[in-house]
Amino acid sequence: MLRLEHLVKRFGGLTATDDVSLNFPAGSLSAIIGPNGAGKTTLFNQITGHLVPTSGRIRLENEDITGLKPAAIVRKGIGRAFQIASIFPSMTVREALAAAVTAHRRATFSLGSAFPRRDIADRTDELLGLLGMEDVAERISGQISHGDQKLLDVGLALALEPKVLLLDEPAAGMGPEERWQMMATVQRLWKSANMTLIFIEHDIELVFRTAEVIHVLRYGAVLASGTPDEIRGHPDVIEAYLGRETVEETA
Ligand SMILES: Nc1ncnc2c1ncn2[C@@H]1O[C@H](COP(=O)(O)OP(=O)(O)OP(=O)(O)O)[C@@H](O)[C@H]1O
Repeated sequence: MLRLEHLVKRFGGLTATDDVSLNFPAGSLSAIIGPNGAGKTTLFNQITGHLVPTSGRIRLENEDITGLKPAAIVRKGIGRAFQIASIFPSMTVREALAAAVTAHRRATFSLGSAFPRRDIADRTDELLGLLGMEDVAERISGQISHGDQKLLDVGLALALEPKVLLLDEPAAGMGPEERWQMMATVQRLWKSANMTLIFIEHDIELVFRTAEVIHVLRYGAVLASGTPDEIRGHPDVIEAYLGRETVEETA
């Protein structure tokens, strides 16, 4: 589905992405972890076209999308949740989602052709249900909790019906209980939308319990890739990133 081939990104003398080759199969749920500065966000920025790789290729369903502009990459089917719920502070949650659904329908329907209003309302209801946000649907976006704003960000990205969805620390800034809820929702969305999902997350326990496959980055390079069990027991990861105590604690 999505393939990174020998991706390199340099900022002056710093190699932020160091020969990264990764495959994200259709329908998979993958996590990218690594210490601060490991190059996780830089990797996402190249996939979405916000940064152009120094070398290497990015392929979506075998099509080379390296160097395309962000808007073109969104049209190809790669979505990303940005912190944009706050851009619509005076809209209700329902209105914000409906606006995103409308924008997507406009972009995908041929110019000038009508699209049924009913359709938009139905799709908006469906998204509210998937997100579990029915009870805050009529609340003003700018006034809902931080966790709900992050969820709305995910919903706005989902409204574009991406084939691949990228989430950069979806549970950041939340309390422990809310973090688990957020990841449970992410898992549910992934299952129901039949998409390829890739998320960055610092909380190793959340990653172990949520992802099917984990890719560990260090100094811009892939240190290890594997299932949660494989990563838990991977000597290089234990040594370099997790620390023996952490693994024993969480095993
Ligand atoms: N636009 C830029 N110009 C110069 N250096 C950059 C730029 N963006 C990122 N870097 C550097 O590249 C390296 C990787 O940064 P990146 O933000 O991708 O790491 P990260 O793994 O996402 O970190 P964090 O977990 O702290 O978000 C860092 O050393 C960072 O300072």
